[in-house]
Amino acid sequence: MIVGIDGPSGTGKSSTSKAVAAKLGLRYLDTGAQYRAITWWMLHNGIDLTDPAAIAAAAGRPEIVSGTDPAAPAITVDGQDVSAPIRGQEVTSAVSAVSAVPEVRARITALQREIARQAQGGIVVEGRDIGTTVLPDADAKIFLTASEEARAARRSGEQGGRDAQSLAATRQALARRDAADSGRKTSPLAKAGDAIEVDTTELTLEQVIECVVTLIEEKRSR
Ligand SMILES: Nc1ncnc2c1ncn2[C@@H]1O[C@H](COP(=O)(O)OP(=O)(O)O)[C@@H](O)[C@H]1O
Ligand SMILES: Nc1ccn([C@H]2C[C@H](O)[C@@H](COP(=O)(O)OP(=O)(O)O)O2)c(=O)n1
Repeated sequence: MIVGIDGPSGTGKSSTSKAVAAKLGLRYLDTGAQYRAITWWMLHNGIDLTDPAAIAAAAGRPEIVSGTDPAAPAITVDGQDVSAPIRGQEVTSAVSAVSAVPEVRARITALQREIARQAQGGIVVEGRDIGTTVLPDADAKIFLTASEEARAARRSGEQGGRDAQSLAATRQALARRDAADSGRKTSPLAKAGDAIEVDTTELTLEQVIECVVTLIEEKRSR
């Protein structure tokens, strides 16, 4: 059972995918963490992120290893645990530019397909282009959406900034990243034709998990 869950930032992909994988006994892969990890490495190694040719030339250098246990997601770059620094502001602001470079996508996509191929019993893979590009033959494809307002409120809440100013700044940064991810040439953020769309704006996380589990079980029983 291969499940692809795509959608923009703050729609609930990570929380839903982890919970669904744990409930159904599947492995779990956060592909956003891989793009964040390669971005962290580029920043750490002084690669000029305004120069796509420099990013492309360095794309093959870092060794990225992802754990697939939904209860303990792990990611290392050249043996170093980067799960905390990849969530920082510096990486978040740079990740869209790095992940738009075709050589970066080719490298990370190959890694993702290999992890999915090796996953015993199946896997939930979450990202932006899983249903369209990485695993077009996935058994179940889900596309999560939510209003920009709801997504910004969720992200802002996570960062502890619930005042109007930080909410507005979060919303602006989120909209900018969505536009970059949807507008890039190579495998942009998009809903696959055969994906099932779930609008999570008015749903609790538990309701979304329940809905996705039901959709997967329907596919499984066919
Ligand atoms: N349906 C929901 N209702 C309210 N909050 C949610 C919902 N789904 C996720 N969240 C919260 O929103 C934040 C972002 O969720 P996350 O799973 O990281 O989204 P994504 O992976 O799509 O960026 C988290 O703090 C999560 O707990
Ligand atoms: N399959 C993917 C996953 C993520 N990316 C890129 C684009 C996203 O802005 C960044 C970060 O993704 P991530 O899922 O960690 O972002 P959020 O936590 O949802 O804000 O990586 C991608 O290009 N393709």
